[in-house]
Amino acid sequence: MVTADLDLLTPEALVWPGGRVPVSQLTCDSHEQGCTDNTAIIAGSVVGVLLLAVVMVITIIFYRKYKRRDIGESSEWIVEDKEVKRRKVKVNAINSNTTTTTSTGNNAGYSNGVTTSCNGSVKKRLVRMETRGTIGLGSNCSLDKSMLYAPIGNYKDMVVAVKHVRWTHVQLGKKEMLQDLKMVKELSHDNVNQFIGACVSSTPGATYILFRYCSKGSLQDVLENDDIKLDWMFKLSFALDLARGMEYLHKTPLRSHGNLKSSNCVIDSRWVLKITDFGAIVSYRKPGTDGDIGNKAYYTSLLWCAPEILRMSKRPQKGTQKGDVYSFGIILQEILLRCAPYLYNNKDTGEIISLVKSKGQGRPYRPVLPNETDCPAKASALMVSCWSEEPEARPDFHNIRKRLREFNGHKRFNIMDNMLQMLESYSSNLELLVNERTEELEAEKRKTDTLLYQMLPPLVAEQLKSGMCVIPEFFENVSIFFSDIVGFTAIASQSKPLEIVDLLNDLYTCFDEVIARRDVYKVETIGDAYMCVSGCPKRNGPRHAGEIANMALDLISAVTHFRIRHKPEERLNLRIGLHTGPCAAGVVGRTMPRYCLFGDTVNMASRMESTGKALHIHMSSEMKDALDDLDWGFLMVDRGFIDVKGKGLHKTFWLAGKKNYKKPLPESLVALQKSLEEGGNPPTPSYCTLTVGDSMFSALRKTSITISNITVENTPYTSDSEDAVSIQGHSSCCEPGVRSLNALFSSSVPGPKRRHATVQPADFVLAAQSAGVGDKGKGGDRALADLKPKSSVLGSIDSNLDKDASAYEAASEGRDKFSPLKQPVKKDSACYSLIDIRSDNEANKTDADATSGSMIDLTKLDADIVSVINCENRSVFGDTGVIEPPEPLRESKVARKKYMDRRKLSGSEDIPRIEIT
Ligand SMILES: Nc1nc2c(ncn2[C@@H]2O[C@H](COP(=O)(O)OP(=O)(O)OP(=O)(O)O)[C@@H](O)[C@H]2O)c(=O)[nH]1
Ligand SMILES: [Mg+2]
Repeated sequence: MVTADLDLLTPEALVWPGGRVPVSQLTCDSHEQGCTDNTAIIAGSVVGVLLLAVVMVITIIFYRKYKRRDIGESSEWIVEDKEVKRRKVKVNAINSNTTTTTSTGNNAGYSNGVTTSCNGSVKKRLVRMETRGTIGLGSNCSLDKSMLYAPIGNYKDMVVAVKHVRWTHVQLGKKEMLQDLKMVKELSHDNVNQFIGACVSSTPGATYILFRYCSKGSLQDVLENDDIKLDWMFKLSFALDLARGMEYLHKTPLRSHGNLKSSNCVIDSRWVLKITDFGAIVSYRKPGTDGDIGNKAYYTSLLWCAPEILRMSKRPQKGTQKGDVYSFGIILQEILLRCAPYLYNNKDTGEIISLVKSKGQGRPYRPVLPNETDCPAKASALMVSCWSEEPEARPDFHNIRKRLREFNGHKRFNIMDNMLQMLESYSSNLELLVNERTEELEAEKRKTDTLLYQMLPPLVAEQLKSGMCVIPEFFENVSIFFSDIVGFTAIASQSKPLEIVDLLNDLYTCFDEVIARRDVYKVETIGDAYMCVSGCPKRNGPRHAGEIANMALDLISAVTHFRIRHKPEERLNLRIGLHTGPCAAGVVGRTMPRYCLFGDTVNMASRMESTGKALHIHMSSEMKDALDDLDWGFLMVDRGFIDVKGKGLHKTFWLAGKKNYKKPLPESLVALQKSLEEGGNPPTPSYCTLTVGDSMFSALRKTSITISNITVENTPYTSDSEDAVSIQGHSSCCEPGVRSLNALFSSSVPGPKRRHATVQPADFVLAAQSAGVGDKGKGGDRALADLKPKSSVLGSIDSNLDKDASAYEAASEGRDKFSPLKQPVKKDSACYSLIDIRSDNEANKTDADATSGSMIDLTKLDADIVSVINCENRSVFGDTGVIEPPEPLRESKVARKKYMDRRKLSGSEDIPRIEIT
């Protein structure tokens, strides 16, 4: 109808503007208004549009090119193959047995690794991988029957895990891939393993990606390693690290992991868990076509896959967030039970996958938890909620993290903190332990030092310890102590060996306690002998004499109440000798080094002991002088002269005590002290015993001189001729200055009836060498008189020297030795004559000098009786060197009484007394 209407319309029928029908063809007259030509405009427009299109195309091309270059170049993920120095590392060598080998070819297959011996853990790992089918699971781990290697490499000073992408070519041109790589590269979190880059190659199998290498292996490796003890704190720390990392990943544009499993959680050197193998490119690490193993591996990788994803025909390349939570639940099972997923289900992997995948009416198929497990209920609940069948029922990682933190009372922690804490407590424990051990060590050291210092002086011990050699030292003045137990041999013979050891041990322990209080050094003990020194090795000025004397008094005091264990009724008779003088000291021997003293002082001190008396402290005049100089109040009694073996006559003293000395002292010393109080008289009756040998005795008896005042005894007082002994006519031969006994008696004792002999004062000791007449001068019967303190005559009379050269020599030697004593002695002491008697028949002459010179001053003898004792068999100069007259006191008293009685009977009132004036 509309068409019909239109057909009726003619141009003329229409009302046209201007009242006329426009012409069908434009005729343009320049003069006519309104006529215009549009051709140029149209052409221009067309050209313009075309130009615009070209520019736009070019811009787009350039933009796209630029954009692509921007994505590619601004990302530093591209790795040149030549920049990677490749190695292989034993996959599960997470402990110290990590070995690496350098690969020869850059992109060579890793299965050609070096075959080395297989250790236990590798075997275990192989078993695990075979049974669980994880070998070659998308990885290029090599399996050369005995050894597994994970490829690693060095790239820009860092160690990287090399992951081969089996896909032959990466479509780098794909925008999403480039974006994904750029984004993955930019990820940065403590619990996300750093993606280093990718090396892209068109060669099949030569494309690989790099992640930072974590030295402790994957979580799977750690969980499987029985050598690593994982406590609850450790496990929780792993779970928390994982939750943290996943929470982060889910917030990034990556949004999800898609392949979360324990082998994709790696542990760094600080025990921090890091999520690895994420990103789109990783999903190209499809399992290869390794036959059965490959399929097995494929199924195994699905153990962590959420059921809803398993059911999808086309699984999303990067998974889903809820799918990741499911995977987390399976990992939590691995961590909490410390076993492979579904271990307690006892089913094949394939079967498990299909059971999980199937959506039945009943409870979904999930890992079975053992009845008895130390897994906390809260953790189990979290795990179960993570693998809920309904994805929506699963918590998100933020929630998971919060719940995990609740397990630890919201305390922030990680393994490092935990380990630091452990380390701290360990180190403080260690400190205590070290202190304890150091103390023990110190104690042991002290013990050895004490032992060492007991054997050697500390100074010397230190020198030896520091490897220095000990140079012998000279000491100008030391005091030496020697002691011996009189009659020890007798005691020993009556005791068992162990009793002797006990006795000596008790005694010397007691002694050691005493000496510890004094500044003395115990040099040694030899059997029952004990030797100490003061002033060496530590010099102590003049104190040494006092220290040693004090110690001697202490010891003699200690011995008075010392009891012998096995002979409690017996007393020990200690005999002490002291001397002071110079000595040298040093260490002798290497294997058993001993600190020894050398020099004559030692000999003299020893002689003082051997020539002393039981329970007496015998000392030299040098010692006495030293004590006098000290003026510490020591009480000393003159003993007179004794013959010191090898040293001749020496004036010696007894140490009787000390002023205000409180400790108990033996009676012998008390008696000595008493004698001092009584004016310094000898403590015992002033006997002078002239000990002669048999031959001398006969010689004396044969002499014409009557020694009426002298008791001549032939032990035991068998002789009754004490008042009729004459030595007159006994020839003598004296060298100048030496007085003969003959001279003495012949000139000083005028006649048999004379009781008073007169001799001139003399300053010499009577000392004569006796060689028995007819003994051929063997010197065996040399006699010696026992010197009583203060007034003694030592007589050693040689009656037949000319017959025997050796006796003569002995006499001369004796005389020479005595010669120093020719010096005038102090006024208050007795005068002595040195008289050498020789029965020299050939030279039967009296030397004028000998007779007129010094004579024995018998008045000073204080001797009531001079007894002449025959001691033929007494070896006075023998080895013992002991001058021990046969206890003259008691017997002499008897003799004296007898004598006096006889005197009385004979009408003589006078006490027989030698008074030579
Ligand atoms: N020490 C260490 N070992 C690693 C690292 N990455 C992988 N591994 C080891 O190599 C084994 C295999 O790892 P991958 O090659 O990633 O294979 P997968 O994780 O089993 O499987 P996909 O990641 O799915 O391909 C792991 O179980 C680890 O023992 C790492 O960064 N450090
Ligand atoms: Mg992996």
